[in-house]
Amino acid sequence: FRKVTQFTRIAPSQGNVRFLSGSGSLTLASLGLKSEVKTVSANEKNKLQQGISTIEVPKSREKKRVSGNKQGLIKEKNPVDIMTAPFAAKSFSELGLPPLLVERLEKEGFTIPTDVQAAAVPTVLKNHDVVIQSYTGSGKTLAYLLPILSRVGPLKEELSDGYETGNKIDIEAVIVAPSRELGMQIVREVEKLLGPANKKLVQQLVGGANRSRQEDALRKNKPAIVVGTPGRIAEISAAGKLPTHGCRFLVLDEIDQLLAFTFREDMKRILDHVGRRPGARGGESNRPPVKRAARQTIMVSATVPFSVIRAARSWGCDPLLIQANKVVPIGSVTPSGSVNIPGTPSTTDSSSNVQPMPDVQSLPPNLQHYYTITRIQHKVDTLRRCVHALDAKCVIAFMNHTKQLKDAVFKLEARGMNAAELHGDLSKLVRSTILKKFRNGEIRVLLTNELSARGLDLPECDLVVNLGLPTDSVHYAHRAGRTGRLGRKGTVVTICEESEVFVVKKLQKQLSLSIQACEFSEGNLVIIED
Ligand SMILES: Nc1ncnc2c1ncn2[C@@H]1O[C@H](COP(=O)(O)OP(=O)(O)OP(=O)(O)O)[C@@H](O)[C@H]1O
Repeated sequence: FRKVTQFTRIAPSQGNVRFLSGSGSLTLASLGLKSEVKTVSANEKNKLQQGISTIEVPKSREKKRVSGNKQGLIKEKNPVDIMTAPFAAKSFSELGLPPLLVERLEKEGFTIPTDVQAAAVPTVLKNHDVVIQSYTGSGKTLAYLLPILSRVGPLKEELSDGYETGNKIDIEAVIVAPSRELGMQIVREVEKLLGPANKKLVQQLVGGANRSRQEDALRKNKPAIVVGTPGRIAEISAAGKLPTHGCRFLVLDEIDQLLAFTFREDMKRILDHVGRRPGARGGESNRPPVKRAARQTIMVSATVPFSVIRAARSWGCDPLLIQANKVVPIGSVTPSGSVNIPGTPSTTDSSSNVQPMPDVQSLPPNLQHYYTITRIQHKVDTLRRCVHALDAKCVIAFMNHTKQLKDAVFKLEARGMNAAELHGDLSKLVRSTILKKFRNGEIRVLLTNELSARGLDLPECDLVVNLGLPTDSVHYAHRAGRTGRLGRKGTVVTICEESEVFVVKKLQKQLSLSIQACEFSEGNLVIIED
């Protein structure tokens, strides 16, 4: 049977909010939000699907406590506080952010926190080491930037408890990202919030750019926040030109990728030197909460395999796993992704599970997934017909080999479709020019490789196409996540050969998705029903 598709939105079952606590002695309300579950109405459920929450929180909240010694090197860790209610707030000020920061957010058009922001901000403000996991495009960047800017820079809260930031020449926050593009994107986000007058408080340290210029800027501007790629940060740190011993925040964005073997040496250097004095160590998950080195470690990704949980346990101090509607101690997460709740019998009941780590919660709810079968030599032409059929304006197409990109661009351009290639062999300047053109709509199809799969925020992207199959479900999730950002609609089409269909079926199963077979015929997307 064949029928012309009607694009309908798949309604995700998101309103069902659970919360799990990991210890009998935990208190619920001390993160400053309410501790009861509110039933989510249909209207609210719709908004939740948009990534925006409207669930009420009480006006009163516990005052934040941060204490420290004169150098600001030791922070007292609050007892682990776990809430049993959805983390949701109507406004940023309800999350305990300082008024100046809330004002800046409003100026930039950010008025309502997303679920993950509502969950993460109060928790990070309480000094917890955290792993933040939420689907692509759900606003994880602000989820960690806001608590940092509440403590660092001109928008920070005036604390009356005598907390001092210590050695003023020390950098106060280091943010590590696996690619230059993502690093630059984070820098732009920080600059936007700091405002034009304070742009110099953030400094990019990405590879591919002139290192001595970066070192000069560090010396001259004494930034409070640096954002960079592991190699460049480690390089400048090893040269003794990055004063980070007194650093208070270490953010590892796309943490599962930062754990890759290629980054091992650089990450070791960063973890050993950022916010660490000789002799200071992070704690194990079952350590009693005691005074510790100042660095707060924040790890972030849409996909959190168990290797991240293990890393968080060894690098952090009693870390918590934050997901959109729940917070659990990392110590209670098992390799299968389930959560052990002390005092309860172990069960296979799905209600006691945190969703399997890597995949299920990593995709936005409002994506349509399709696959189509074609011969390898017709893939690019199928891509062109797919773009026309869906009338897509801003398309990212992934291929697995850099060499294929140029040829595909040539074929598309020859048929009158604006296209460009983006990959790591291009210079930094060329890459940023291409991205700028893509953002402006001058390029309709961006042909790229895995470089662009992580973290890139191109909100206008309405179609992702896999011309080469992703290696696994994690890669599929990150690629797919370039569209459908923050509640927008998006379509993902995988163009494969007959012999590759089994891989699509496997991805479908692993991700608990429906990936429908389709064809592009006479300018239409035609769904083929199994
Ligand atoms: N509270 C908010 N209100 C409106 N827009 C927001 C809000 N928070 C974030 N955004 C916007 O949503 C988009 C996606 O945010 P962000 O890039 O942080 O997502 P992410 O979860 O980190 O995605 P990925 O996993 O792909 O890295 C950005 O354009 C960002 O500016």
